Parts: sequence; C-alpha cells; structure tokens
Amino acid sequence: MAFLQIERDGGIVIATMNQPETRNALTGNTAVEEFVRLCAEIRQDTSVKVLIVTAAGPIFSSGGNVKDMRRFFDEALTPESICEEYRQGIQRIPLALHALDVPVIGAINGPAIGAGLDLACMCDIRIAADTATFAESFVRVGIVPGDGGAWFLPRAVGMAKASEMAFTGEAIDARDALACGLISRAVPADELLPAARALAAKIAANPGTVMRMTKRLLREGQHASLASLLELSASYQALAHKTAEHREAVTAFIEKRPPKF
Ligand SMILES: C/C=C/C(=O)SCCNC(=O)CCNC(=O)[C@H](O)C(C)(C)COP(=O)(O)OP(=O)(O)OC[C@H]1O[C@@H](n2cnc3c(N)ncnc32)[C@H](O)[C@@H]1OP(=O)(O)O
Repeated sequence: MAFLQIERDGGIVIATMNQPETRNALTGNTAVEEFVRLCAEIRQDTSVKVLIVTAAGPIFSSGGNVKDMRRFFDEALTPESICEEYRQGIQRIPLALHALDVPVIGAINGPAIGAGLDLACMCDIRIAADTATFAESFVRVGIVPGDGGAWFLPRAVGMAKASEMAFTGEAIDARDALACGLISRAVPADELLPAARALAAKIAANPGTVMRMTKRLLREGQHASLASLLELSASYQALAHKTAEHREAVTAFIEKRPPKF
C-alpha cells in the first residue's frame, strides 16, 4: 500500500501518511519517493493552491525507521555510502518541500518525533491536535538531525529553544509548542482536519499567482540581504500590479463589493 494517500479538493491537495505499523516512519519505505513525486506534480500544476500534510490515526510520524538502522553496523556500509544514502534518501524531502511555491499546512495529528518533527517544520504553517507532542529526539538514538532539522527547527522556534530540544531530545506538548511558536493553533483531535481544511480554503480563495510570489519572498527573506529582498519585492510587485486579480480587487474595493477571483 502507498505511504501517502492523496486527496484533491478543488485547489487543495491533502497528503495523508498512512503506515500505522511503523507509526509513519519516513525511511525504509517509499515515503521519500512519494513525497518527492507529489511535490514534482504540484510544481507542474498551477491549479493547486495549498498542500496539507497530515497522517491517519493517532501518530503524525515516528521519524526515521530505527529498526532499519541496524543495517548501518554492517561493515559493507562505509561512511561514504551512508552519506550518499542520506543525500539520495531522506534529504530529498526538505529540498522537495522547500522548492514548492504553494503554501504548505502541517496538520499535526499526534506525536511528531525526530524526522517527523522536522517534516512538520518544513511546512509553512503548523496547526496541531492538542494530543500532539514534538521531539527532536535524534540524540537519544545516537545520531544527528541528518534531514535538515538543524536548519528548519531554529527557524521555527528560535535557536535557544531548538538547542534545548536538540540537546535533550525531550518531547514538548502542544501547549509548549504553541507557547514557543512551533504551532500556531492547537485544537481537539477531531477538529484538526476540519480546521486545516478551513484554513486551506481561506488561503485558496486568494489569487494563486500572488500567493506563490508571496511565498517566494518569505522564503528568500530568510537569507537574503534587505537590499536584495527589496529589489526582488519590487520586481514581484511590478508583476502583481499587472495581474487581472489585482485589477479585480481594486475595482471591487472601489465598487464596495467582494472581489471575484
Ligand atoms: C533519519 C531520521 C532519524 C530519526 O528520525 S531519529 C528518531 C527516531 N524515532 C524515534 O526514536 C521514535 C520512536 N518511536 C516512538 O517514540 C513511539 O513509537 C511513538 C511515540 C512514535 C508512538 O508510540 P506508540 O503509539 O505507543 O507506539 P509503540 O508501541 O512505541 O510502537 C508501535 C510499533 O511501531 C514501531 N515503531 C515506532 N516507531 C518506530 C520507528 N521510528 N521506526 C521503526 N518502528 C517504529 C515499534 O517498534 C512498534 O513495533 P512492534 O509492534 O513491532 O513492537
């Protein structure tokens, strides 16, 4: 059975992880290939406005497959081949998700552990069930965050909190996650998907071209200088001012009616 169940609802794509026997572990199965394929498809399809990433059942993701890690003790697997396995494997998920121009909502339905937490951090927005927990637990199994967590987690929660989480490996609950900005909302578990869909519908109602450019600016703003970000913003704005959606929004404002996009 596929790791991801994909559902399409208008401009909204919902990707649901569904491998309960490993608690949605992200390695040792087809998870990487399926995420990469999905992202490639979304990049080709301008009718997609929003992606929701969630999981079936009570667990979001248990991260890397720990049982499968016994392989690494095999002498035939050299450090170089392990590096390559990471490059060709789980590291393709952050690259694929980060390259998406559509907003990504993480609907975190339960524990998000190790690479599972990092997957959540790769989403632009995170809302969670009040039963969710979050742990950057790599250190507890004797490894480092090899999947980009050291890049994503500090951007989500700040360096001090990320350091505490990465050095202790301890889980935080949804209340702590809300307090440190890891999630923007915690809701009862049975309200999570409706809340994620409602948020996605609000986003999808806005003009897609401008949404994509906004996401690119937010992404570039994470590392660009102010001067170069302002330059890029001016170029995107020049394009935005010429769109039919902008014309419609301004006309609707003047005519005191809601815009029709
Ligand atoms: C490259 C990436 C590296 C990393 O991400 S490092 C971090 C690796 N992850 C972990 O250390 C998390 C380990 N798992 C857990 O903490 C818990 O599990 C959960 C909170 C995710 C779920 O708890 P509950 O629902 O109580 O399930 P359960 O009884 O612990 O496990 C049920 C079955 O699922 C298998 N399983 C759970 N997590 C993993 C995993 N990460 N890799 C492989 N299998 C896993 C177990 O072994 C067991 O299986 P059986 O029924 O055969 O005993």
